[in-house]
Amino acid sequence: MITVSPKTLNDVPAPLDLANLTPEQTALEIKDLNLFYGEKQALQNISMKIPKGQVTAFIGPSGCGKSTLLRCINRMNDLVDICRIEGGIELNGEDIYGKHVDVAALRRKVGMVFQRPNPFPKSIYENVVYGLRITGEKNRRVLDEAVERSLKAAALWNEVKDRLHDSALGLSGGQQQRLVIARAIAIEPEVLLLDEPTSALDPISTLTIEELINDLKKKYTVVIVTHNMQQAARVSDQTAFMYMGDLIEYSDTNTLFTTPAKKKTEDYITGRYG
Ligand SMILES: Nc1ncnc2c1ncn2[C@@H]1O[C@H](COP(=O)(O)OP(=O)(O)OP(=O)(O)O)[C@@H](O)[C@H]1O
Repeated sequence: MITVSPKTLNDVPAPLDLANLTPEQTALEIKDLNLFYGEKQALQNISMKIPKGQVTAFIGPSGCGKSTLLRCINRMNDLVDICRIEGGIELNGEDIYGKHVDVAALRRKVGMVFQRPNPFPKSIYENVVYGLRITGEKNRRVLDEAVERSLKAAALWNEVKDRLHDSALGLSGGQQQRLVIARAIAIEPEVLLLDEPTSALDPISTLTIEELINDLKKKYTVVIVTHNMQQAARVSDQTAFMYMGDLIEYSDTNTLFTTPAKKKTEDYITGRYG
């Protein structure tokens, strides 16, 4: 069996009853979701509730639909012409696929960070305030405060506070990824989607981001896609294992990695396929 280092028992709050979360505990509810790219079905009948203020990981072999499911949560798949969705997703009880939903407003509530750090070719400061400027914020004090708050929350402030007006492109890969996280949280989203946020980073930057994820959940609901099972075990409170577009098993992370209920999950976490 793969050696994961689940948190020590003292760190682990009693697991939530994921099938019976109350509306107050639930950030996202995915309801019988089916997704097609043209003729090909990429997600089948996915139903799950994602709790507020926790970290939920999607794991599974390449091509199983993890990123596709993540992208449904802020409607990024709308940008793919051949993509068709059935079923729904509720954010705090509201259908995000409803007819009158403002997708730009949804994406302000549901921020996203990608695999490769993608800062804009602008200063560190301008990267962080980018979303606020789009919403029309001009007050210098408000912008300055947002920069300090967001960079502190992204554990980057101490490293960049003396060069806020330098180009973001001069930062290391790990710093750029924390900058992108600062940019995402500057507009105070409710949910943060992280799509393999450390796969392009070295081990030390990866560790910094993992510690950061642990802090972020105090304020945000975090959903992370990761290829790395040890990472899922380290950072997440619950884990969803997917296989060929199906949600095979979804439970608290310690249970999923130590006593999985399904044979497919066990085979995957023991490295029988991947
Ligand atoms: N834009 C697209 N157009 C057509 N098919 C797509 C598109 N994006 C993904 N797919 C297909 O949907 C399936 C799920 O892909 P997805 O990227 O969600 O998987 P994944 O589990 O995130 O994989 P990986 O870990 O390799 O990133 C795959 O068969 C993929 O080829």
